Formats: sequence, C-alpha cells, structure tokens
Amino acid sequence: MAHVKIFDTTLRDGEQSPGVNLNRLEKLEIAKQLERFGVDVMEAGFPASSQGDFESVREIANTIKNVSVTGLARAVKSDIDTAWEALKDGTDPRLHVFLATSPIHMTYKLKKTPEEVIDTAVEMVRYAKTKFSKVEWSAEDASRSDLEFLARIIEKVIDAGATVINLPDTVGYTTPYEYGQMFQYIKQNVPNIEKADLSCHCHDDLGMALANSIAAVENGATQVEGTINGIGERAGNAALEELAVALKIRQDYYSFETGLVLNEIKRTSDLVSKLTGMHVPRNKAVVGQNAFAHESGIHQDGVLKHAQTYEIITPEMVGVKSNSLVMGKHSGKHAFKDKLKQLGYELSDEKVMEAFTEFKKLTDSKKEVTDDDLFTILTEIQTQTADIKKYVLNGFQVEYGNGPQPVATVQLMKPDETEIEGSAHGQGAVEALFNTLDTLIEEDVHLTDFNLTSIGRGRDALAQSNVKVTVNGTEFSGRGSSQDVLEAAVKAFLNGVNRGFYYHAPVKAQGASY
Ligand SMILES: CC(=O)SCCNC(=O)CCNC(=O)[C@H](O)C(C)(C)COP(=O)(O)OP(=O)(O)OC[C@H]1O[C@@H](n2cnc3c(N)ncnc32)[C@H](O)[C@@H]1OP(=O)(O)O
Ligand SMILES: CC(C)C(=O)C(=O)O
Ligand SMILES: [Mg+2]
Repeated sequence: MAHVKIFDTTLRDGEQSPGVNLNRLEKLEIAKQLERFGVDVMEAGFPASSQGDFESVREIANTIKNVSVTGLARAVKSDIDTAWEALKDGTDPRLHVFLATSPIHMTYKLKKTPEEVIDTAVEMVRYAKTKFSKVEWSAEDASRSDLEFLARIIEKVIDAGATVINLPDTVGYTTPYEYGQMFQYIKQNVPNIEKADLSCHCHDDLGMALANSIAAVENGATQVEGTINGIGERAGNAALEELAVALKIRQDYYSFETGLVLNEIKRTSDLVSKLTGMHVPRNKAVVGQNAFAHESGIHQDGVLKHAQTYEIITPEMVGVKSNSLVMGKHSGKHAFKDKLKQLGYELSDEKVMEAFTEFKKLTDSKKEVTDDDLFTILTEIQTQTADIKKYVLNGFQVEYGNGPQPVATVQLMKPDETEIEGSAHGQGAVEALFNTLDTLIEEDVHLTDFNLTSIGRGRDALAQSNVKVTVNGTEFSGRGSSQDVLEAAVKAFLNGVNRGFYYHAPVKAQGASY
C-alpha cells in the first residue's frame, strides 16, 4: 500500500475564503485539531502578509509537536526571512515558497520573462535553504504552464535544494486526465525528480478538485494539499475529509493510504465550520447532515435488511456519534472535566470553571444538554480573547408583535467602559436590534449576511447565529450562540464588529488577537 502525505492548508488557503478571518486562538484550536486528525504538514499562514498572521504562525509552530508546520512566502527574500522568524523555533519547520510559471501569470502579473522566473525561483530556493532544511516550491498556475518549461524549472529548483515540488491547479481549470498526464510528464522528463516529493494542490472551480487530486496521486504525486470542508480561495480547495474517505473506501481500487485518523473527521469539520462561519451543506459528501440519512422507502427497506445495500460509509467511521446525553443538572466537576477530555478539549483550570458555570446555567433552562451544546460552549470559551476591551452587551429589550413596527432598546459597554443605550425601529425584531446597534457603534458598520441555525433538535435547542459585517470597509464574520435567537443574533453582530474593531485598532492587537 503506497503512502500519501497530507498537507493541510485550511489555515492559509482556507482562510483566503472571502469573509473568513480567524483570530489567533481560533487558528490555534484548529491547528491542534489538525494534529489530532493526523495531517503530515500544516500550512499555518503567510507570515509576511500581516503581523497577525506572523504571530499565529509562530504560536502554532511553537505549540504543535507532531506535525511539520509550514508558512507561505513569495519568491522574495523578505518574505522568506519573515517566515523563518515565525517558524524557526518549531520542531519541524519547513518553507513553502511559490512563483508562477504560466505565460499569463509571468507576462501580466510578474512582468518577468521565463528566464527571469527561472533565475528568481532558483535564487530564492537557494536562499531559503540557508535557513530551512525542508523547502517546498510551488509552480503557481502549473496546470496552465508549458510542460517543457515546467520540467526545466523544476530540475533547476531541485538542484537548488527544493525537497517538495508542488504543481497547483491554481484556478481549478484542469481535468483529471490532463492533470494526471502532467504528473506523468514531469516524472518522465525531470532527471532528478526522485530527489523531491511531488505534490498536488487543486481548486474546485469546475467541481473537479478531488478527482484531479486523485488523478495526480495515481500518476506519481506523493503529497496531496487540501483543506477541511474544501474551504479556500473562490470555489475552494480539495476537501481532505473526502479524499481520506475515498482512499479508504476504495482501497481495493487505489491501494493508497494516508495517516489520517478517520474518526476525527466530524469533529475537525464541525470545528472549522463553526469557527469560519462557513456552513457545510446538508448534502455535502462525508460530513453533510444528510450524508447518512436514508429518506426513501426502498432505501430504508434495503438498509434495514442489510445496511450495505445503500450505505458505503458508516457514520462511526468518520466520528459521527448519536448525540449522546451529557450529565445533567446534578453533575459535578469531575464528570464534567472527564467529558471535556472525551470531547477533545484541553482547557486551563480557569476556563474549565467558566465552562462549568455556562454548562450549569444551560441545565437550568434546557432539559437535555448534548455533546453538540457542550461543543458550542467550549469552542466559544476556548477561542474568545479576553485580553482586550471591546463592545460588550449589557442588555436588550424588544417590543414586537404583528402590529406596529418593532422597537429595540440595547445597552452596550463601550471600549472605554462607559455604558451607552439606544433604541431604533425595524421591520422585524432582528432588524430593530441591528438598527439599534448601528446607531450605537461608532465605526462605519454594515451587515452583509445573516444566518440563524439551531444546534441539535427540540424547542429548547441552542441557536447559533453567523453574520458578516463590514467594519470601516473590511468584511468580518461574527458568531454568537444562545437559547434565545435574538440574543444569538446580537452576540454574532457584536462579535463581528469587535473583530473589525481590533483589526483596525492601531495599538496592541493589529490582527493578532482580534
Ligand atoms: C495562489 C495563492 O493563493 S497565492 C497566495 C495569496 N495570498 C495572499 O495574497 C495573502 C494576502 N496578501 C497580502 O497580504 C498582500 O498581497 C501581500 C502582503 C502578500 C503583498 O502586498 P503588496 O506588497 O501590497 O503587493 P500586492 O498584493 O499589491 O501585489 C503583489 C506583488 O507581489 C508580486 N508577486 C506575486 N506573487 C509573487 C511571487 N510568488 N513571488 C514574488 N513576487 C510575487 C506581484 O507581482 C506584485 O508585485 P508588484 O508590486 O511588483 O506588481
Ligand atoms: C500558493 C499556491 C500553492 C496556491 O495556493 C495555488 O496555486 O493555488
Ligand atoms: Mg491555492
């Protein structure tokens, strides 16, 4: 069975999804889960792109011990230096440096001749090797590059010390057969190719990212790059959970294995979805809510008689558990701590107490507290940044019915700790609340997206709201949860605003902790 390495780029390419902005603690939480999931390499960010990214990459590199952590850099010395500063104290640092090789990118974007591109790539890989022992070089837009040119530049960057060669389908243009042929060509026409791992990196613009990735592996790629839930630039990247399960279920056909821990899939997917605010469609392969649901009579009959008539993947395989009950109202701290461990959380004593208090509050008003409820509470507690003051909700009230226009009153604590109160009307209760917040918040704020879902079932289920807001022209996602849908909406709005507030603040945070 041939082994395929997994390079996760959820925190870099995944975070390039429009409207996704993860704070330092959220990135760290995802990184820890990726380690549990068993990826071989994780791309923690692009250190030269912002101070916030730099700090996050450094913290992840210094925390994660069992996965090689990498950061992206342009073929520019200062990007490489910055990446080195972020990664150098990690256990297994590596650099990912890229330069485009397609005629359209070289001519119009880089404004370089092919020979200049070769010289720059070689010089920068050589430079990177003075710092990093492992250097991945990506030929951006490889799938639209001239094959003979690609072979020439690859041979030279391997001679310069590149240990991994990545051939991305940057714009999701290629087809499985064509992409596979490119890997065949490179294997046959680059004399020193055996000195490097060959990697694929596919985008889903034409819905072929996973098929293209598998075609690459069938034709010599030893590493696959992708993201959790397939998030990423534009239509996203190849979804790693789909790849993992496809290779497992069709091992009889492909004979490839990965080191991924399949029963960590659901948790990884849930965490990424919750923290990025990018919902997984119900019908999404492997992790969608309907992935294991059988609706029609003939299918149900078949499954009852013999599950495999219609079920090729079991929910247990990917870590989907029936929503088990957590301890109730009378549970103590020991059982609670034990449950946290089972759910994969490592919290400081202070945060355990905070979580326990929230849990107890919930048991007062909710009959059954499920793993999903706890996951929501714990994720919030684990990823909230308490070090900086922000707009805090002190209280709100809404008068509404099906008669006159609803009116909301909101009290907020401002960043300078003064309390402010305001009122406004709206067409509905949520709009009245958001209009009130608009009047109270000093920054230029606009709501661009609003979403409300329930966590689990039942009339007492927790509500989760996700919003997108622009703050002074930049879009941020926000999320909030509560048993009350209006409170969840207000919390989500404020969460988005606070992220924007710290992102734009000149002091302290600057993206590092917003
Ligand atoms: C395919 C991918 O996913 S690539 C990764 C995309 N990710 C990002 O862009 C992360 C967010 N980006 C950023 O924060 C910014 O673009 C930065 C900090 C990286 C650069 O910002 P700026 O210096 O303002 O440059 P800007 O983004 O406007 O333009 C990019 C410049 O880099 C050049 N460039 C692009 N790719 C490369 C490369 N691989 N190597 C060297 N130079 C490159 C462009 O030609 C352009 O150069 P020019 O200014 O001489 O025309
Ligand atoms: C930086 C590179 C690898 C990339 O993300 C792409 O080409 O899609
Ligand atoms: Mg990409």
